[in-house]
Amino acid sequence: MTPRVVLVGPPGSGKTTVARELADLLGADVRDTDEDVERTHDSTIADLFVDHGEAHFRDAEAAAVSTALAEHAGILALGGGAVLHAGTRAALDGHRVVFLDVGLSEAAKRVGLNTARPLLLGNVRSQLKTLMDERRPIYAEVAAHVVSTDALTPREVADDIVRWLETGGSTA
Ligand SMILES: Nc1ncnc2c1ncn2[C@@H]1O[C@H](COP(=O)(O)OP(=O)(O)O)[C@@H](O)[C@H]1O
Ligand SMILES: O=C(O)C1=C[C@@H](OP(=O)(O)O)[C@@H](O)[C@H](O)C1
Ligand SMILES: [Mg+2]
Repeated sequence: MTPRVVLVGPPGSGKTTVARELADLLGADVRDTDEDVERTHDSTIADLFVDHGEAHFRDAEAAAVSTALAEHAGILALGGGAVLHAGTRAALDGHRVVFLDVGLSEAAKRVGLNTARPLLLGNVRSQLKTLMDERRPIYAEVAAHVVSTDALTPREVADDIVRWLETGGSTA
């Protein structure tokens, strides 16, 4: 089994939201690796970071991605940092990966002061800038299609992905 689409991109790019829209449009199931990690560990991501540290979360996340890639046939949203894991990048090879891109200002607006994202605590804008600068080449490398989401609603982003699928939706 293989997901129809895997969504990657920075926090606030809309992966979780667009995955649901896209799943609705296609009549597919939706899965989000952040939710998988929280369920498996019976903990919020914020608590996992505080109690066990980021490295522990990244290992748990890599395991969740590996499982979801193997058993999920619908739309899969990854957490924004999942692609930092070399094993995950290798595992994404051959999948239909879409990079939801977003500019710094729009991403900062979308995530706001939401405390569910422990990496962004403190100066949200500067944390986001650092991680977006570091990760943009990685998202681009693993993806076969990019959607610039700044001026689009989640539904319009999902529509773009449907059109891409209809025209072939190649793997990276
Ligand atoms: N294209 C969009 N336009 C406006 N707001 C959006 C868009 N995509 C997502 N959002 C909003 O931004 C916030 C973060 O979205 P989310 O799907 O959680 O992003 P991610 O999973 O990539 O971190 C949510 O409040 C969501 O409603
Ligand atoms: O970018 C990151 O490192 C993270 C992004 C979050 O997911 P979203 O990208 O869905 O917000 C979540 O996995 C965790 O807070 C770490
Ligand atoms: Mg998300």
